[in-house]
Amino acid sequence: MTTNRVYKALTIAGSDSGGGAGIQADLKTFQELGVFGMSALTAITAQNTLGVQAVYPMSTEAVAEQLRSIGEDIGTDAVKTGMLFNAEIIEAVAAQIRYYRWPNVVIDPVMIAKGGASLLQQEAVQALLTELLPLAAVITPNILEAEVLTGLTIRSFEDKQEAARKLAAYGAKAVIIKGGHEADPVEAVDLLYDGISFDTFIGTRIKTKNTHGTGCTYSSAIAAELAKGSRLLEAVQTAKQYIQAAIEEQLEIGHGHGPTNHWAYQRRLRHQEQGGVRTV
Ligand SMILES: Nc1ncnc2c1ncn2[C@@H]1O[C@H](COP(=O)(O)OP(=O)(O)O)[C@@H](O)[C@H]1O
Ligand SMILES: Cc1ncc(COP(=O)(O)O)c(N)n1
Repeated sequence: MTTNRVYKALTIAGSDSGGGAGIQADLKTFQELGVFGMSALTAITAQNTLGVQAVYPMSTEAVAEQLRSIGEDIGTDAVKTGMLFNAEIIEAVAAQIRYYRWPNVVIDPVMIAKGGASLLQQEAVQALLTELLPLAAVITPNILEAEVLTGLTIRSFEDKQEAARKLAAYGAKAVIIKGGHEADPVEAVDLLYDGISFDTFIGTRIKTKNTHGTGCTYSSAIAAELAKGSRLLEAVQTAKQYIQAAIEEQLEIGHGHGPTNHWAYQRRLRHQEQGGVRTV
């Protein structure tokens, strides 16, 4: 009997009852990219495509206990963090990642939901910088999150480069400043800094309101690929293709900002294998 190696990824994030963002988006992404998904909940949100109606943070002990359960038995090949809500949870998460020496830590510094609800307390920003960044294989802020984390105002390409350098100085091995919120009507460009050089990942900008969970999906795709052993550059390339397909083949669900489509990426790969000409 042969047993195939199973690659594992863990999301430490909040629950989105509407299924579009948070751990729901993360686990769907892990599944589609062929890794075994695990989760530790940091908060429960009552949420749909219209916004966040309520936030119920977990106790720090409940978060730590979930991580211990995974660490003592199963282990993981990659970790992705999303909504962490407060400084105590951040400290507990950082302590467990250090204790179990988990590899491939992808930090998505989730701060506010697209509807404006706060998913990270302001006083937790410092803990994120000093506790989590030194553990990060990569951190994936959008422009606003990069501004809050660095104190810079980001307008130009050079501003993005400066912000990336500043975040790397906290100890993150790599930084991706995402361009989803920029005004460019043609492209959505993400900037990767690996501590030495810069790379850009360019997607075609899709005119859509259905971008709920894009950041969660993207960072989870990076974590899944790192779990399987990809180098960061390849992992980001695949994640960019995954998110592009997931936004392009948008799902009309709910009355507000609809979710990403997790079936789209594999469907495209199958189409290409069958000789189709469609490319991302
Ligand atoms: N309208 C869009 N068209 C194409 N790609 C997009 C669009 N919006 C976001 N993206 C891409 O989705 C990923 C997540 O980015 P972003 O939406 O900025 O994150 P967040 O959800 O954290 O705000 C990035 O790769 C970004 O370039
Ligand atoms: C529980 C939870 N986590 C994260 C987000 C951010 O979502 P997005 O990926 O759209 O920035 C969210 N709305 N809810």
